[in-house]
Amino acid sequence: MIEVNGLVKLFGDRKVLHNLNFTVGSGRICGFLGPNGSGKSTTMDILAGLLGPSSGTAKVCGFDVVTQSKDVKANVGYLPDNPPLYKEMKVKEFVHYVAKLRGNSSQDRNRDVDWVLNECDVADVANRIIGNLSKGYRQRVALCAALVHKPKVLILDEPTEGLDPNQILHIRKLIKKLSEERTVILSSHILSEVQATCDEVVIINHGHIAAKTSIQNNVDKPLFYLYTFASKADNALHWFQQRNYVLSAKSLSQKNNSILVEFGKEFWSDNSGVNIANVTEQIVQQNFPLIGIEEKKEGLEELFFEVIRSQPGQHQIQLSPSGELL
Ligand SMILES: Nc1ncnc2c1ncn2[C@@H]1O[C@H](COP(=O)(O)OP(=O)(O)OP(=O)(O)O)[C@@H](O)[C@H]1O
Repeated sequence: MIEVNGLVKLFGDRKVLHNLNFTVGSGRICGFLGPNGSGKSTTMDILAGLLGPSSGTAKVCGFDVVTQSKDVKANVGYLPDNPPLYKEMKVKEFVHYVAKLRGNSSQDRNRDVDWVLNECDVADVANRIIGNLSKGYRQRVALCAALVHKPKVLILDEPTEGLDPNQILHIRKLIKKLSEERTVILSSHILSEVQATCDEVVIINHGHIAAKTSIQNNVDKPLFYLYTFASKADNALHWFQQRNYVLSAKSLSQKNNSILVEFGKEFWSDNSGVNIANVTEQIVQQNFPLIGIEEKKEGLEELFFEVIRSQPGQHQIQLSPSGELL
């Protein structure tokens, strides 16, 4: 649905996007993460057909953003960083106006406007002046404007920026609902937001892609188990160190009788013959006085800081070799 190949953007002689490559499959929600100034909005502007790349290609729904920008715009709904709203207009009047500009046919326009007002939960304020609405409502009106022509792809630049937790939850649910029939790419600084909303994530740092991963398949998996024993755990430590599916096992000096065990990738595969259930059974058979197992997950936050700390362009973590995203 979205295909980016070797995308480069220069502003004057300053290169702000360096050879970006990624794809987002149909019906997926892709989070676009990165520090301030890393190039998220520039990439989104290019994908929306509003800004030309310096080299490389980007296609949306099979249409090239440069040579077929009209088709791209017809298939894309874009919610920019600061969405343009006519604050003195009433909500319904404004969305109607956008529908006309977008070319919705005159016989469908009323129906399309009513549909989008309901879809974005703003029907109750249809006759209110936009400038008098709360920020959360204004953001949903802006979403109406991005959606009224029924695009197949939604591009949302920081859709929850500046909203309170309640409004964030509302927009998050709305994005999930909208994604049932669309491909969505959204940028955000809020890592928990991306983890809760997206299927996959692209992390961009200084204009370079630093990581791409599928969230459900990779980021959420437990990486470590912390085993706690009732008495000295030296023989248990030795036992874990002998297992070929254990990457590392060490005593934790700050936690008495605890061992941190990190498992290899094969531990998680269905056909490796090892899993948490039979490992626990084996430990019990060893008569180690095991009193607790705690799961440690690697979250998006750890991944984000790991890649952001590394040198731009030097390091790319690609956790999804099966490649839905790539
Ligand atoms: N029109 C422009 N002319 C010159 N430089 C620009 C222009 N637009 C963006 N830039 C620069 O390109 C770089 C990437 O900016 P961009 O807005 O894409 O980053 P971002 O990741 O969206 O940042 P933020 O999270 O702060 O919104 C920044 O250094 C910015 O100053």
